[in-house]
Amino acid sequence: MNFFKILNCGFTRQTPNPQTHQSNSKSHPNLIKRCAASTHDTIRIPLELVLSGKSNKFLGFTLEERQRLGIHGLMPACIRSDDEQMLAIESNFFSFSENVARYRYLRALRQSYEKLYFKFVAQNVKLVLPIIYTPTVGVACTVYGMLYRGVTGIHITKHDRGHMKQVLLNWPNRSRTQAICVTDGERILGLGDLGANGMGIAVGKMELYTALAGIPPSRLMPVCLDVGTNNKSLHEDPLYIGLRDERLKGDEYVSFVDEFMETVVETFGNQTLIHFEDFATPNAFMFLSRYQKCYCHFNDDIQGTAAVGLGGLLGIQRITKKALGEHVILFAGAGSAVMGILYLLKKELVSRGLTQDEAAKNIYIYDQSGLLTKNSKKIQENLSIYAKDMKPIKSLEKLVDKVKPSILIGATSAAGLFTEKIIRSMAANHERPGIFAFSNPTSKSECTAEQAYQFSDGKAIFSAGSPFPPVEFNGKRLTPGQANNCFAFPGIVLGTMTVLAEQMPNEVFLLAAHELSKIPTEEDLQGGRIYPPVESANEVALKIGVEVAKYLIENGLAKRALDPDEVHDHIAKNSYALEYGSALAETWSYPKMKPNPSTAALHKELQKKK
Ligand SMILES: O=C([O-])CC(=O)C(=O)O
Ligand SMILES: [Mg+2]
Repeated sequence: MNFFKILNCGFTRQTPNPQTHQSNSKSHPNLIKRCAASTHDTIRIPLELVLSGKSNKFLGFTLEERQRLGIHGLMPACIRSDDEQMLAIESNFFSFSENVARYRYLRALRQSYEKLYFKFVAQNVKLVLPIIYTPTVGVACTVYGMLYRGVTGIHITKHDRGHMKQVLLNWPNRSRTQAICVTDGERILGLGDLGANGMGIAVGKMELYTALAGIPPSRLMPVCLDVGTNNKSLHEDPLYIGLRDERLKGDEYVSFVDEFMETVVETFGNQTLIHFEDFATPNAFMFLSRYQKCYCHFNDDIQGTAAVGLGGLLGIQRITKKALGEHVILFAGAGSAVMGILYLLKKELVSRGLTQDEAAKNIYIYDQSGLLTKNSKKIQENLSIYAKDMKPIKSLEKLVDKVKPSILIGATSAAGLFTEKIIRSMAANHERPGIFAFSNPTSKSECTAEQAYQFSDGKAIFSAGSPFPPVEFNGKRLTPGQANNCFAFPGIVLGTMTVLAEQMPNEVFLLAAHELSKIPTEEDLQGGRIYPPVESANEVALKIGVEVAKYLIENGLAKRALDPDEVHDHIAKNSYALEYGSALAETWSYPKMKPNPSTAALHKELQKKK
């Protein structure tokens, strides 16, 4: 380890003349005086900490910092202001025309200059989210082995049974870990089984915790459970980063995940938030119910998407001025998203006084076998109330003609499922038909924004899981909404972590849906927008975070003693600082971390030698 020693600073020899030193934004008239006052300081700081992602200010180190940290000369004379640093990043970003190349650049940026990275993301949400998150992150996961460039999270393989704790403790921020996003990579967006490449999704989700909800990255741990992959092409890919085995299944798989969950709370405490992401649908549901009330956990694809789905439906209710219970809603698909939305929608309708049967009456479900009817084979128990007493209908087009839905929701990964005929039929029957194409990434969308607007003569209230640009139609600019769980999970997680809750009840997802639906203004609604623009996703996260925290406090689920009125300030005070403080102060905060035993021994040894 290369420890940098700053002894007596040596300013007479090392300090360049501040009058002649090149600085773009700062002058240093007091530099020599200030440094002279600390002539007797003895500071030893490992070079890799100074230049590691967290504290590395790149060309923003002041001359004094360069001197005192012993990095003077390791960088050119120019001292960049924050704006100049952002300009440099933006210029690099735009120098790449391909989205995956931009993704690759941003990964490298995060690894070397974490704070600059998050500042850039937070200042350019609209530009950057489609790269570090959906849809590009999905594409990047398909070639993740090629893009791989070092530690981004913890990989736990099936061979780590019995010593998962040691693996978790290898994480550099182990002493601060408060939340984990875990995937086993079996259902990455609509792209299927990508095995250990799924790590990219866990990383992307947690980056939104920071960029949108201000949660410090040092508290976060992305995890990929490598239980193998059944994707044969990955077994044969020489750049694949995971185990080239078939997936664990059955009891072996479940007990592996059980051991992981137990080890997490044993290592980091009961309040550790565990976010499940992109598990195959049956496993996602199984774990959600298996761990109910045992852990502080949620499934984003079921519950996060449900909050955003219901939020959108409430928005349609605001536009159409027709109660949700009176809308005819057709769901295409029976995966995590559809099941989650159905659950939350029913909860909402029942809370309005409808019986379960009344709530289910206008809801139709269509999957690979066609319309769900009372005669359908193998009806899942929780879907039976939606099974209709009708003749089987295999074609979605025929079904739309028959039941005339006012809202059509797709989460099928079947690109193009919403055909021209379907969209025209909806527009013929309804003034403002609601169309949701939840499937991600863009290549899996059930229809495009252009198709939805064109085929509905501009009437559709269209939203999609992936971002679509606005469309010009008959001289009007129509802007689709992004029906993506990024409008729910950052805020829900923020509220839960703020109060150190040990559970995440379903009510917080319902609450998030209502908060989200209140955000669009009347003007937004007039323009057919039921979701806020993605650039205000951080305001959405804060609003939801505050309400979720208050709910948890008021319902006795908070471990942190916090008054509901203090929530907002507490969040603001603890939010990740995008500004660098003094690099000296920043570096000094490192010793607070529990030292890695091997590093501590090495440090001692070096001290002895001095
Ligand atoms: O990641 C996203 O954009 C939304 C999501 O959870 C999924 O599609 O699985
Ligand atoms: Mg997902």
